[in-house]
Amino acid sequence: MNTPAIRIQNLTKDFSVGIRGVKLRAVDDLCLEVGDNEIFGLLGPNGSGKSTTIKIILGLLEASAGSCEIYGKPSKQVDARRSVGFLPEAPYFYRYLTGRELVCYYARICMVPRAKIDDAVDSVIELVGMSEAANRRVGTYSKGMLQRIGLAQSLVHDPQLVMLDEPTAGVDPLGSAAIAEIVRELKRRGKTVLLSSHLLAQIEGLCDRVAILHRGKLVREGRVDDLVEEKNAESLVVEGLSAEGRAAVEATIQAQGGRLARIEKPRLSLDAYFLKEVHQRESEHVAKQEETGSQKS
Ligand SMILES: Nc1ncnc2c1ncn2[C@@H]1O[C@H](COP(=O)(O)OP(=O)(O)OP(=O)(O)O)[C@@H](O)[C@H]1O
Repeated sequence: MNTPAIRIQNLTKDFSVGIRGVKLRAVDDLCLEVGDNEIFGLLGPNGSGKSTTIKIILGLLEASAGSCEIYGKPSKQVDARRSVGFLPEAPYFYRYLTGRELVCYYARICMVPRAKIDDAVDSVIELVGMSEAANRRVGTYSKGMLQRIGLAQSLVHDPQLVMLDEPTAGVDPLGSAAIAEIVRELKRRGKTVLLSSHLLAQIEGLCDRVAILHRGKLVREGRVDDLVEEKNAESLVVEGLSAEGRAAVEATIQAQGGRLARIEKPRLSLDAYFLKEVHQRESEHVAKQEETGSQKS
């Protein structure tokens, strides 16, 4: 079996808060494994310990107890973290640099060889779809563009493991779908992605496995389909059935010892509906512009 990308064993983190130094347990005896080339979602409500866990993996915080390994090496060792990219929850970027200058700056910090910097920067800027805006100042970027350029900085040294803390927070559904597509592309390129989120609809179709945290403890872990499917039920989606036909189907179900639990209209998620509508309008808009352009010429 491959060495897991991340192995967390009995991880606990206590903070001292207030002037009396009251103990607050942010992560509580957490055990987790993230496999190589997996997209893994760390889910949980605000304050459930997601960011603290990520910061401990990255060596930005020290654990009170337990251990954490990256590809078999203790994550405390700098060497273990060389091939890790990180997008923080609320990244602060120097606003007067252009997107390209910013990514170049991080490439130098991550010790990308001088001769390779230009190619590395161009390639990640293209991957995140920021080529057109790369020469604009970061201070003029929208939230979605900031997240994309943040992704680019986390990928510029071609890390094997990428950790994204709330990558879609504050980004509209179109921007979130674009970020999800970049994450899928990273998986296709053989990378491992750990992302945290409380925006479940946006990452439902993205993660191979998820872990749900609550007050620092692991509540559930597994493949998304295994967690959410109703184990004892199946649904049939039927079109064009008359009232008599439906009565006959119901009678057959009963005769076969089944029970018709509910009848409902299949629904798209609001996210999927929104994307469908916006993409349709967008293609109509582009088609109209092309038509006007060809009429003028
Ligand atoms: N530096 C700190 N000092 C004291 N308490 C902290 C510190 N960092 C986090 N905490 C507390 O630890 C708990 C877990 O916080 P954490 O930021 O890990 O949660 P989270 O799941 O990432 O939340 P969110 O979704 O809001 O980002 C919270 O109660 C938080 O207030």
